[in-house]
Amino acid sequence: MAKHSLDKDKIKILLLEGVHQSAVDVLERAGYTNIEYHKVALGEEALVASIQDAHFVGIRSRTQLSENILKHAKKLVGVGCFCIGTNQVDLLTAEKLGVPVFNAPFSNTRSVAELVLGEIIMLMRGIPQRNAVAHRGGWLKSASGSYEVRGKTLGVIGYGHIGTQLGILAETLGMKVIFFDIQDKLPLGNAQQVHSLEQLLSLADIVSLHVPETPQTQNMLSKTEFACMREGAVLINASRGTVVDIDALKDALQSGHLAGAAIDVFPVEPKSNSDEFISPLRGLDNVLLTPHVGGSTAEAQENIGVEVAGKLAKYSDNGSTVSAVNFPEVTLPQHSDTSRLLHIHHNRPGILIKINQAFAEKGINIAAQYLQTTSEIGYVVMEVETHQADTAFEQLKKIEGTIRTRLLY
Ligand SMILES: NC(=O)C1=CN([C@@H]2O[C@H](COP(=O)(O)OP(=O)(O)OC[C@H]3O[C@@H](n4cnc5c(N)ncnc54)[C@H](O)[C@@H]3O)[C@@H](O)[C@H]2O)C=CC1
Ligand SMILES: O=C(O)CCC(=O)C(=O)O
Repeated sequence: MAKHSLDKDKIKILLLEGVHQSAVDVLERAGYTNIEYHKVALGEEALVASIQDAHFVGIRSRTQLSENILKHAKKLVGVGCFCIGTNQVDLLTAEKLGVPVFNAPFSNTRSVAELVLGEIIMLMRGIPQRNAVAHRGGWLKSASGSYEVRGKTLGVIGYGHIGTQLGILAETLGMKVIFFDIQDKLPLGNAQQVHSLEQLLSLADIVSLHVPETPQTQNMLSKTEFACMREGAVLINASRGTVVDIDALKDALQSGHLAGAAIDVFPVEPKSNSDEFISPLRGLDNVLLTPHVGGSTAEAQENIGVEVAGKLAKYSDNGSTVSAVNFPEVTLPQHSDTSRLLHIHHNRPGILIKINQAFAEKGINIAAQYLQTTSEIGYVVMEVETHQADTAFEQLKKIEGTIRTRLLY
């Protein structure tokens, strides 16, 4: 009888940044009990120490899985980002090491959209400065600079899951929604796509950013773009801190060109709640500062825990990489009387032929086989008769170009 590459209780799962208990529950129910759980992100040294014998690691947005860290993670089989963004992981290095990365693409979408909707109303009423003055014993009762959102124009930059959800919610308040996206998108409700960032900035009373962190979105809004925004407009950024040039934003706010801002994400964020938050925006009364909590609701965190832990368990159990963000997507129905092997290799011509030749020479019958590739790697999931599984596994290890291979069951 063929054995697992590793018994489940030997598979070490490192969970960081206080991922929800639901993740632990899902993993334990699936038989994975060797879980090292940390409430915070680990510093580099501690991370290296903990990750070097981990088979899976689960993180949120604070932990940077750089090339250096990944290279220390010699046993790593898979990564779970318990969030939407995956910019904190060196995805290409992970792929080349044969490590799929999973995330939760829409479990916190609604939470972000709701927070932004609330911020739109707060900013349009000038609440941040009224609140700040009241805390200092002042009384700013005045209608000056205070507006209904009905009839105002919301400009959404990045019309993906969050941007579309926000657009729908904003329309229910009577707002007009325009959006800018690098792709042509189906406008939901009465939203309208505009074809340049400048056009959006010149038309919107409220600008809200919902793009991922990419080289193209780095400092996407800086001095020139703020100058394009309408006098008295407000900005919301709950995407990534690198998307906005914070010093240029500060100037636009201090000059009075922008009436306010709500910022949830920052170029540099504290590693833990006990570290100091340092930002040029501190002390500006017309700015709502929140500690990267767009997706931090009980509902979102629980759902994310279940979703991402489920994906890790599934990959570990049967090799399914469906919805991995950096990997060929493969899934195969499970058969009861066969053994399953995984083979990840550098994407060079002829590897599948070599596998099939090696199996043929040993008389191994392939019951099912599925290959998918990216430009970097190939991923084959295959099934063989159980009595031939150990021989098949030995053959796979010898194939030139192998990154890693596993015998699952
Ligand atoms: N503050 C928080 O706690 C949270 C922040 N986020 C951030 O929000 C981002 C967006 O999330 P989703 O809407 O789920 O992502 P998504 O992938 O569904 O949508 C992103 C949209 O941005 C567009 N886009 C990409 N580059 C662009 C560019 N240069 N110019 C204009 N449009 C561009 C894409 O075409 C896509 O339509 C995430 O990548 C993440 O960084 C997500 C969840 C929570
Ligand atoms: O809540 C978190 O840890 C990160 C949320 C986030 O930014 C994301 O989902 O991309």
